[in-house]
Amino acid sequence: MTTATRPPIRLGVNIDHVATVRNARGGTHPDPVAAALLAVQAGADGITAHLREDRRHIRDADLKRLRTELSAPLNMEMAATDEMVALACALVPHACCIVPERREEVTTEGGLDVAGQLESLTPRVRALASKGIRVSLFIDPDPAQVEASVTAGAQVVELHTGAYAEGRVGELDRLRAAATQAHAAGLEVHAGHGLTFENVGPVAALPEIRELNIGHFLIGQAIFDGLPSVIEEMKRRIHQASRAAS
Ligand SMILES: CC(=O)[C@@H](O)[C@H](O)COP(=O)(O)O
Ligand SMILES: NCC(=O)COP(=O)(O)O
Repeated sequence: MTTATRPPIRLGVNIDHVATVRNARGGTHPDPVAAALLAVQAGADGITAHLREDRRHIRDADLKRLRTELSAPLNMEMAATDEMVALACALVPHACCIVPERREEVTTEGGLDVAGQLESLTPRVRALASKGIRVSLFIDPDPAQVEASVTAGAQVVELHTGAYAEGRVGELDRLRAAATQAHAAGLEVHAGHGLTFENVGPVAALPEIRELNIGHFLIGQAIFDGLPSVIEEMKRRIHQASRAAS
């Protein structure tokens, strides 16, 4: 893809961990919705919020407020359960990203096993899409999972960058191959998890990437630099890497 054909990569800011801090004291501060509005003012192209089944950070009421107060696209991350599909169909966010979830995990440890759950996932993808929701599947950069995502009827795949962020050898090559395969199959390609100022460049340089979703690092770094400043710096780094690679 050349500079002429490549649109700027969108930055989705994940605000889950504003809610983590709020929930630590059981009150209302800091407010994740206020953080989302500030993030958009600072240049975020969208907001991502993960409604975990155990509600450990984002809560149902946060999503409802985001849906009404936010002008930017809302990407709801959720597990592939009947409860979550019903909630999403009632809320109708711009996009839903289906992620794997385990109660005991500290964070999302791997991608969704789309190939192994095609029978149960496909009707859920269809139910969300029938409401006009853009459906994304959060997968490992694995050829079988990309292929299954097409079969499941997803419009988007988000490639899990956690193993890359941990420095696992060969992961950038796997991301590159999966992005190429997904794009060639007609899927829009997103990526995220564990991305930071230091490691975002090579992922942003992959020509098929259209959106990066970043949360934990941005919210943590905002303690030192302020949320607007970290969002501006992250966008600068993403666009610099993407331009340099075009
Ligand atoms: C799916 C994903 O990568 C994010 O939603 C991330 O998981 C949010 O943070 P936690 O994993 O800590 O809930
Ligand atoms: N889907 C990935 C995401 O939303 C953010 O992950 P992280 O930056 O909080 O690790």
